[in-house]
Amino acid sequence: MSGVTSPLTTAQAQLASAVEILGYSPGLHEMLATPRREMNVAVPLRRDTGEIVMFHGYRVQHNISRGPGKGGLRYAASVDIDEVRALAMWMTWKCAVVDVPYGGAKGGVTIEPSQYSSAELERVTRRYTSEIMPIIGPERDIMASDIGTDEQTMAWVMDTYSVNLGYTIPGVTTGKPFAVGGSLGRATATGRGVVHAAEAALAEDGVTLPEVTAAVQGFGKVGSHAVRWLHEGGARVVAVTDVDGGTRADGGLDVPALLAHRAQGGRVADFPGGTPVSNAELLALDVDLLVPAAVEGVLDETTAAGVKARWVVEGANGPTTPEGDRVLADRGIVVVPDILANAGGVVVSYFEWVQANQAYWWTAEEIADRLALRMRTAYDAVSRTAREQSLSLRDAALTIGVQRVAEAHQIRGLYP
Ligand SMILES: NC(=O)C1=CN([C@@H]2O[C@H](COP(=O)(O)OP(=O)(O)OC[C@H]3O[C@@H](n4cnc5c(N)ncnc54)[C@H](OP(=O)(O)O)[C@@H]3O)[C@@H](O)[C@H]2O)C=CC1
Ligand SMILES: O=C(O)CCC(=O)C(=O)O
Repeated sequence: MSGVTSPLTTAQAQLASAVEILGYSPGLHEMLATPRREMNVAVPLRRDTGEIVMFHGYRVQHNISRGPGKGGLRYAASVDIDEVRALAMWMTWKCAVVDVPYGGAKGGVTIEPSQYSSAELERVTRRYTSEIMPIIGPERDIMASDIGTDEQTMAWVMDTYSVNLGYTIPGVTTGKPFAVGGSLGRATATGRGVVHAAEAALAEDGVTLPEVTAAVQGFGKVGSHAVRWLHEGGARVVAVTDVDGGTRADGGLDVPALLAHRAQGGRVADFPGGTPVSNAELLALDVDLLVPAAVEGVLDETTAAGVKARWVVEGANGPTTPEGDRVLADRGIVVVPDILANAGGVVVSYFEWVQANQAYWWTAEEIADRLALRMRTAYDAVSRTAREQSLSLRDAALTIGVQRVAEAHQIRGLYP
């Protein structure tokens, strides 16, 4: 069977694998698996028509031992407490792998944002923020955007939090517009980091970006910038999709034209410079590099069997199920895992938080250089661990992340 593994099941299976490799006790395993704090809130909305509708919102702080909770806010119809728990757990390991001083958290509201006006989304965001006020803050839990939210959402969260406390506190969110304390380079950071991770993986086989073809699923905040940086690095991007499917050109898509088409509100599938391709077809294209940068669980036992790429670099969180992982491993396909590959976003979020807290802003060049160094350092540590212990890159990244969190617990005295 395929397509039935939930994100939380995937996250728990990955933790169990790391715990087994590390030889941790059942008690420590349970402690690492259990979220420290969860908040479940009602989010009523008065629609523009006057009608009242109710949404449910969540904020989960999976771990706060290495520092404040950190992680995105998702607006999607799929959001439920278990999805948020999985995403929060992945944030914990991700922050530890790239060694930023945070725990892991995530939030979500079960709402399909495309069905609501901007004014309605602002009211939802402000109400959600007011409800979770007691557990967030620059020293407690710092939000960023995720699927269905953006820079504007982060500005509304920051404003609501600040207005309630009576002064401006830019450090409560990251991924804000630059005009209200955002950082240069945050908008493109996750995609850029994905490409740094891809370059590092290719380099292990003596391959460079100009030698490869690539397909990218998802053309949002992560996928569109991954496409852009792949193109700028010389890779031939031959297919891109969003939720409605996408476009394909075997000779290489005209990426600047595709980005301009999207900026003008066009759907990827309507791009005149390619032929239609479905999401399922994209995953099975004969390319060198596959970047799933949309949603969880797309590479399961069945779809993984059809992958022809030699490298899968995970832009999305949790795109590969444990069954999919096994199939890819058996077929010798290298998977650069999400908690490493897409960590560029949280790395530059960290830079944004540091800048906001110091009220001193860095140049775009400083940010790009520091991001590249963090990604390279993290990749090298994961790759070395994988080689030395004969592990997959996923297990190597997880063991590094989990071990750092367990060490923080141990030093703080939270377990014997
Ligand atoms: N934003 C960030 O900094 C980070 C995000 N991530 C992860 O990256 C992934 C993408 O996030 P982000 O780019 O921010 O989100 P966005 O909402 O900006 O973009 C999501 C993209 O995925 C597409 N999409 C949605 N559902 C599907 C589907 N079922 N099949 C194919 N495509 C789909 C969307 O299409 P359409 O536009 O048509 O709806 C859109 O192109 C998520 O897993 C997120 O958790 C990870 C690290 C950091
Ligand atoms: O930038 C951040 O703080 C977190 C982004 C995020 O949600 C993620 O990495 O999944």
